[in-house]
Amino acid sequence: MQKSSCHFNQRKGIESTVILAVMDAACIKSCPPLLDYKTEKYVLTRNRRVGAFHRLLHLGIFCYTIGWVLVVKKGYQEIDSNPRFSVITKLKGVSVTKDFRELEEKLWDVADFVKPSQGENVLFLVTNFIATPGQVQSVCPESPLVLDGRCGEDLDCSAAEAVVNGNGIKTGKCIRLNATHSTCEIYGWCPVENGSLMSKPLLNEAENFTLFIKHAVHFGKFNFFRANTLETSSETYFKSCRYDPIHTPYCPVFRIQDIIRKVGHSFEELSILPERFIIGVHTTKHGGENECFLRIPVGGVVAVHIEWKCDLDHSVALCKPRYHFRLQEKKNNFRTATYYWNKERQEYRDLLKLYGIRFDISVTGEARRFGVIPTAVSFGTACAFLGAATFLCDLILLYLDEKANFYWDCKYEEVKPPVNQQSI
Ligand SMILES: Nc1ncnc2c1ncn2[C@@H]1O[C@H](COP(=O)(O)OP(=O)(O)OP(=O)(O)O)[C@@H](O)[C@H]1O
Repeated sequence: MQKSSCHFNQRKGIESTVILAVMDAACIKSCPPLLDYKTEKYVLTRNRRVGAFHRLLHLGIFCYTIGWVLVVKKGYQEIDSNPRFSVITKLKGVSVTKDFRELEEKLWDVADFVKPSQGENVLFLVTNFIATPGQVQSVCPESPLVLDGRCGEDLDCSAAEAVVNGNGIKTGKCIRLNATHSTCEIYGWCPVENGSLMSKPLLNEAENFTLFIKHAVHFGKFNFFRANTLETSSETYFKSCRYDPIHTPYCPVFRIQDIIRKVGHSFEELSILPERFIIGVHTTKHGGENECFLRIPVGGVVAVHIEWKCDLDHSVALCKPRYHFRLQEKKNNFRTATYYWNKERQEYRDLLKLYGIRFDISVTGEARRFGVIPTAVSFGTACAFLGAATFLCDLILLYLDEKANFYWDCKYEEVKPPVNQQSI
């Protein structure tokens, strides 16, 4: 019953198809099957549930395409997210500290506290140091802080063996330092580093130093160039300005203290380890034992990330750099030495273990501009989704609906050609 009603509704379509078939009969006789043309059959149903679901899918696809693809993700624009960039840095400031050799005041300027001094995108600002001046190659006891340099007798110090975590080669002797400590004698740069430190950052003034980060980005796809410095003829602008995202976005000069604050720490925290670090055990008058502690400057690594987001369909003035600061590491130090010779041509060196803050500067960017291809792709995707919506509704109609068999018979009709054409 259902089937016949369906065929009744489709009769007009079938009749016209039959007429067309008769009209083409002459051609069908002479044309090979390769030239057959198959067309889809459309069945209009009055199924409200599937109809409503279909419209809902259309609405969803419309909202997704307009709202998300075009407005939020700007799917009509071409993107260049791989700009070329160059970074030049410069630190400025002056600090006074005790000279570690003559114990007089010593002035530190950029050439002393910035390593390396070339102004690259990675720079190290010295905030504290352990100095071991006047070292000469000879024999001396290993530091008691070096665990594998400690000994009880000569047998513990195998001659010619290196103190792996220490400062030289063992000579074979065990030297008594005091009532509680003995260490192996070594051949190396003597005296060895003893690790004595000031409880305040030696370069305390470093927090007021200023960091100048000059950089430029070039988006090759759009041949678009941008720099983070104001184009000014004033010779004093950068000397006096400080970065502010609203008022002075093109003044890339930052106070070190402000950067450290932005990463959620204080300058002192990064220059001195507030935690206690055991360097030994001290016996009290009453027979008890107290641990001896040292405050250790730790330094750190601060990542400075500069981000450009430029929409070239809008005013270029809106394309500004954004700076992000993050503390990557809470410990950073390295050793360096300066060498010199006395009148007798004996070689000496001043060893410095430098603690400080390393700044790792990186630049990323993304520029966008209207493009025909991404626009076509976005609309093509929307059309594909519309097709998928129809396919999904077909599946529901033909497999899940309670009248699925009826719709199936209506959609897939086996058409037999008239008897006189069957042999064609
Ligand atoms: N860390 C900084 N803090 C403040 N101003 C800075 C800093 N670094 C550079 N400047 C200033 O920015 C401007 C551009 O610096 P640039 O290095 O290109 O020129 P310069 O004349 O060689 O700088 P200078 O001789 O003053 O070091 C200069 O006016 C410079 O004084």
